[in-house]
Amino acid sequence: MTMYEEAKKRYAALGVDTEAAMETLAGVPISIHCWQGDDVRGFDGDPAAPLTGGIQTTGNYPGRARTPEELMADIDQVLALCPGTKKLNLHASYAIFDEENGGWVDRDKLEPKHFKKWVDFCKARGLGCDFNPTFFSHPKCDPLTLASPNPETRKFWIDHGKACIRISQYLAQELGQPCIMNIWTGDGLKDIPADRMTPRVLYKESIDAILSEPYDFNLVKPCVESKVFGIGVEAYTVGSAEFALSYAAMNRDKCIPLLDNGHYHPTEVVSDKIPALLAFFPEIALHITRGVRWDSDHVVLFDDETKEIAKEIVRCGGLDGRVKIALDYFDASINRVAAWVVGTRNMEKALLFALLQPAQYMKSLQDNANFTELMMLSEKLKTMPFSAVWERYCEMQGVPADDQEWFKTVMDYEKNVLSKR
Ligand SMILES: C[C@H](O)[C@H](O)[C@@H](O)C(=O)CO
Ligand SMILES: [Mn+2]
Repeated sequence: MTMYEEAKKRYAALGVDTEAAMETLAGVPISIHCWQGDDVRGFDGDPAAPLTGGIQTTGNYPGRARTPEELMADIDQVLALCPGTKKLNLHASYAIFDEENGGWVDRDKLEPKHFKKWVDFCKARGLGCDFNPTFFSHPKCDPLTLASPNPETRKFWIDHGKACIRISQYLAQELGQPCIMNIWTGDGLKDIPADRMTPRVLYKESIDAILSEPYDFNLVKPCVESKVFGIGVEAYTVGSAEFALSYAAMNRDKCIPLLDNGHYHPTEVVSDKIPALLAFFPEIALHITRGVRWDSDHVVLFDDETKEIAKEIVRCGGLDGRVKIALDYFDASINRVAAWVVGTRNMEKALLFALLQPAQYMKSLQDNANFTELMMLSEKLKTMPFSAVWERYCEMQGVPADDQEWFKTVMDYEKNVLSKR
């Protein structure tokens, strides 16, 4: 008997169908963020300009993608090494300008044609594409954007948001899959504000203005992402949790809330927020990351909270499309392709781990107050032969099952391609 057959039998004894779990997982889209490949620099400005908005990449590992072609080649490596259904997640700053489309334009003037090459890339690989307006790392951050007291600044960024709605609609129509368009700004203040209210009212009005741009809510899913604080904006974040959640709740026909698990106080967990929000919202979106002491955007691991988030997505019926899963981390201190692969595979692993649990039976234990058995079973599941199912899943998906095998491919790519950049 193979290791997988043995594992299948042991899971079946708990009432878990490993084949069904793998089939379900294979159809769940995970949105892979393009910004891991180039340290969130994008292609629409000075590549040496600092990253602003309270986010930071640290490290200078060789091999950063410097052009769209390099970034696409790196993404191809990631796609080949990760199982499951993938989507691409682009930021507006990754617009591709060339002679054919008229060259560089500023962010308020972006058009679908600036993303045609990305559409071609996605079509050739059968990918959907999500999108993000880029409200940071730009001379027109004063440093605020949508919440700026300056009407000209706000207009520029509202026009950028509207342009992104049109681009998102184009991506969805071209690729035949909804486009999740996430609105996040780093707007905030370093020190104690004199006025906390006006920036929030302005932010609300600016998002209202962006969402007044016509779009089909079945195709374009605008999100509002909150945050607790960023570097340089420690005292006050305009788009706080209460702000973003209230905005989404009051505009349920137009947008959905997005939770990034790096964006809360360290003892708060997004896993617990998922069922709370699904009790009210038909759809929610997630940014899966790993914050170490702050929103540090470390590579996603197969750790307790990632597993718990996956468990809640599965148990709350989130895999039917109600929960939109995207990755959001950026590490420049290690091989960037490996970072991408580790995090993406770990999200898949966490979902498979969750799908291999006898959820209905565990629920019945809770409902019958049989907490002793529930604890025993939860602990038993931790040492079930999960790796044999994971390896079978990778084989079925045509990607390396053994981590050392994909790692060798990445090291060869580093030697032959990345180290020559
Ligand atoms: C680059 C992303 O838009 C960004 O990471 C945002 O989603 C965020 O999480 C900022 O902390
Ligand atoms: Mn995020």
